[in-house]
Amino acid sequence: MEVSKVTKLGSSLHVPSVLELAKEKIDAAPSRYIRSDQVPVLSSANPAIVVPVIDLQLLFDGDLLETELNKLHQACKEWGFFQAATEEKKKFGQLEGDVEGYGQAFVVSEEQKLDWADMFYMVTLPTHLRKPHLLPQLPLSFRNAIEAYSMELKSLAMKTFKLMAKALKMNPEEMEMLFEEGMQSMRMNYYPPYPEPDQVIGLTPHSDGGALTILLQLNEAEGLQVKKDGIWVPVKPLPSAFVINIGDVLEIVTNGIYPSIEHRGVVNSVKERMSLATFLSPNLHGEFGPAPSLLSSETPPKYKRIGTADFLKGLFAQKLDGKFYLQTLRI
Ligand SMILES: O=C(O)CCC(=O)C(=O)O
Ligand SMILES: [Fe+2]
Repeated sequence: MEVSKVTKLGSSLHVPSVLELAKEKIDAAPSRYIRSDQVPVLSSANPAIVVPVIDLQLLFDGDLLETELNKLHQACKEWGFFQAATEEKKKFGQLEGDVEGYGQAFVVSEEQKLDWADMFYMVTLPTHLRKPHLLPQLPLSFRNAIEAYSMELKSLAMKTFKLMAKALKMNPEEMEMLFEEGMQSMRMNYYPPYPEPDQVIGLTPHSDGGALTILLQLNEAEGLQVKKDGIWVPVKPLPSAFVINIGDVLEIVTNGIYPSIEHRGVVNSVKERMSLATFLSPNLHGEFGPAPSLLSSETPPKYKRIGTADFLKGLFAQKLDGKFYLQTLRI
């Protein structure tokens, strides 16, 4: 199988960076972001007093913009400190036809509602699937941290898969075959604040497409909500705790015994929020379906078998919509 073809998991329409939108002094987000049926009533009050953000890259590049230099000058005079942003992230923007990089995922039509967030998505394992222009090009200390984190999370995931196989009385080799050479990807989510948080959604309700997700909430801002018995339950960020959730692949592999869970991200009125989700999926070159050791004449398969690459391409080809995608694989 040709790696370059397989590893382009799909694309997402280009939409503006939400961070950039949020930095503009706009009264209301473009209508593509407004989720309420009501006509939005937006407060004209300043949503937040924010420490100025200075684009140092523009200045370093000698692309000396009078206004940017003036912003630096004002920030130094009025605040005494500022946040140094560089346009570094532009180097990591999504390339045509690929969902990896800095941008958005799951945008498939100009009409659909958009999420009030930016994300950076990349495949981290197996190493030969890493896009040469992404992880290997990150600033060294960040890259080292991601690489170490990736290895630790692989080991945590494998231990978790094995425990689950034991609990399910499933043949542990079936888990190992699926995930030992599995694909690992990471999605960093950045949710800028929005003055009327109920009007927008940070991340549309969805279940995760992988088998297992290990989520790190990077700051204290609340935002993750899990749907339990029809209501949204907030997950309080705990210092040094991961949130682990079942994804669609594991629902299929366990033949529905472990359901994937619908969740969403909401935004805060004044605080930004950041999270890092690590997704564990089966070997990209293999296929999966309900584990044979869990099937019998009394418990026939509830889901079809499917190739992992086809499954992921199908996932990225649609907008997020609760557990809709999984339903398409039911027998
Ligand atoms: O930001 C969060 O807490 C949720 C992230 C998430 O659900 C995802 O990236 O799939
Ligand atoms: Fe998720």
